Amino acid sequence: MRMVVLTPEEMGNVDRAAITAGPHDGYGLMRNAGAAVADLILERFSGAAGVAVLCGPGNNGGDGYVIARLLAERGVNVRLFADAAPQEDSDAARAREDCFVTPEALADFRPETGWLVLDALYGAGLSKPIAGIEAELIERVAAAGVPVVAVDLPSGLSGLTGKPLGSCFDADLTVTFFRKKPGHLLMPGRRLCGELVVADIGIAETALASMDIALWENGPALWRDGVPAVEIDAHKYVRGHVAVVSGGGASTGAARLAARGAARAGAGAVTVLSPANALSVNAMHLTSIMLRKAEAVDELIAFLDERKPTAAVLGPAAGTGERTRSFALGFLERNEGLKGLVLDADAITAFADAPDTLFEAVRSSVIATVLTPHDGEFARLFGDLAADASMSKVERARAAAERSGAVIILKGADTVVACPDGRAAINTNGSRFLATAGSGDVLCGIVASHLAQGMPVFEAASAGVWLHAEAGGMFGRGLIAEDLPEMLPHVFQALFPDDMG
Ligand SMILES: NC(=O)C1=CN([C@@H]2O[C@H](COP(=O)(O)OP(=O)(O)OC[C@H]3O[C@@H](n4cnc5c(N)ncnc54)[C@H](OP(=O)(O)O)[C@@H]3O)[C@@H](O)[C@H]2O)[C@@H](O)CC1
Ligand SMILES: Nc1ncnc2c1ncn2[C@@H]1O[C@H](COP(=O)(O)OP(=O)(O)O)[C@@H](O)[C@H]1O
Ligand SMILES: [K+]
Repeated sequence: MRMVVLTPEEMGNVDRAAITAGPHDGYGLMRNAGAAVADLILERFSGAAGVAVLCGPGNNGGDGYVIARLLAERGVNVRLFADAAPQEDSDAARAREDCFVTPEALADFRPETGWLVLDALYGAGLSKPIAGIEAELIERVAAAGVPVVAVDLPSGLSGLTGKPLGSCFDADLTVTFFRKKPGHLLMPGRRLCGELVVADIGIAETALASMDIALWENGPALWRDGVPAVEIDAHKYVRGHVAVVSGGGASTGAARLAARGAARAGAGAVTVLSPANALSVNAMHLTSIMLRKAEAVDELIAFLDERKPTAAVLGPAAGTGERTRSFALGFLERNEGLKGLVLDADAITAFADAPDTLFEAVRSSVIATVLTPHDGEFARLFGDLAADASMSKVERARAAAERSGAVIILKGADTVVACPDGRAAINTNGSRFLATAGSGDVLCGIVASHLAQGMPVFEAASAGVWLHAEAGGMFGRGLIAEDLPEMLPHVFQALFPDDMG
């Protein structure tokens, strides 16, 4: 349950419930939070000439007063800068009373070389863009290039969306409490946090028991148990059969990348469905992967009747015309055999003028459907959601999943997987080297492979995204899409060390 992600609002509920349940009152939690940050600073920045603590008016500032006191008690050179005093009788007011370091005006703060800045201006309570002297301080700190440790969130960053509201600190280290928030994981928040540490402040795990958890950081704990075992008496078709639709003669590589990804991810059989004019080029490049002609939808139906694939990929370089639209609807009308369908790239764009046609077909289909748009493709199907700057990437993906009836993999450096039932996962193991042509095609194949093997759709999508990212990260610089399927055995070996032989 460590990978549960809480919105700032949910975290507020957890704080209140924890205070009611005891043993720590609000000030007790604040002291624990401050102690966790102070310990980390002593551990990581022992060589700093001093620490400049910037405190805001709320509880984030309260944490700052605790940290300033603890560091000063330990002999660290501390200067404290704060303007507005906390509200009377608040936990933050108590923390300020207990802090013997005399506050100076924020306007008097100048970053000093060798010093660390502790940002305790705003955290979960950020309600408007940071302006005035505080915005100036943020600029001064950025210009000076001094290290910044942020309490809970870099001030200015929305804990919900991961987007800055106006000026925002760019931290080297952010210490948050109990659980991560979406703003720590979504871009650009993930970058602005620097290293993220989650500190235990004495809130019991049971605080989560009564909550309706719907958001996680993607990782094996979320889906590992759902990855199908390969039984001792397995044969290739019980391991799933994936069909991948190829484009025309000059656009065949994308389908082969998806097919290779599907095969390496464990499907027992993979077939490329090719138009007539691409048969010979596909034949020249396929070995263990099968090939079949499927020029028009009647040939697709004949193939589905005869060969009964369990999942399919449609879209990578498939073309945005009638063939792709009719294939998508042809797949979705199946009511036996086929369990999963991944629609990507051209299969998304092909419905740009008629998204409701696609959504109605998905919603009335028994097949688990996954859409894998990058931001540009997302905007073609969900223009209003893409244009709504107030929504977080998680909220956008969830709304799109609910509207379309499909699981949405909204790709990028912070890929979000969202299910129509509201479950969502944010992926964080992505590698920048995945930004290479064809890498999304391999992802489609990996996801389809898990669907073909009978994995539930949210888990299949989340597993596919994580495995794909892990493969990219393990390869590193020099990666091209062709390398991704070939890295999967190494990723699996690390994940399932008992699966050798
Ligand atoms: N027990 C707990 O709950 C624990 C909480 N903990 C800590 O508490 C933090 C949350 O504290 P918080 O709720 O007091 O919010 P915080 O971020 O300090 O700001 C609120 C104040 O700032 C003001 N304000 C906001 N934006 C502004 C702006 N741009 N410019 C100017 N003013 C602005 C806002 O004004 P208002 O919106 O009311 O107008 C209000 O006065 C959390 O991040 C963690 O660090 C830990 O100690 C662990 C236990
Ligand atoms: N900077 C990045 N960090 C992590 N993952 C990335 C990054 N850039 C791209 N990716 C991943 O690489 C893949 C690219 O897919 P896509 O945009 O469809 O490219 P293509 O169409 O060329 O295959 C997606 O899975 C995306 O999440
Ligand atoms: K902060």
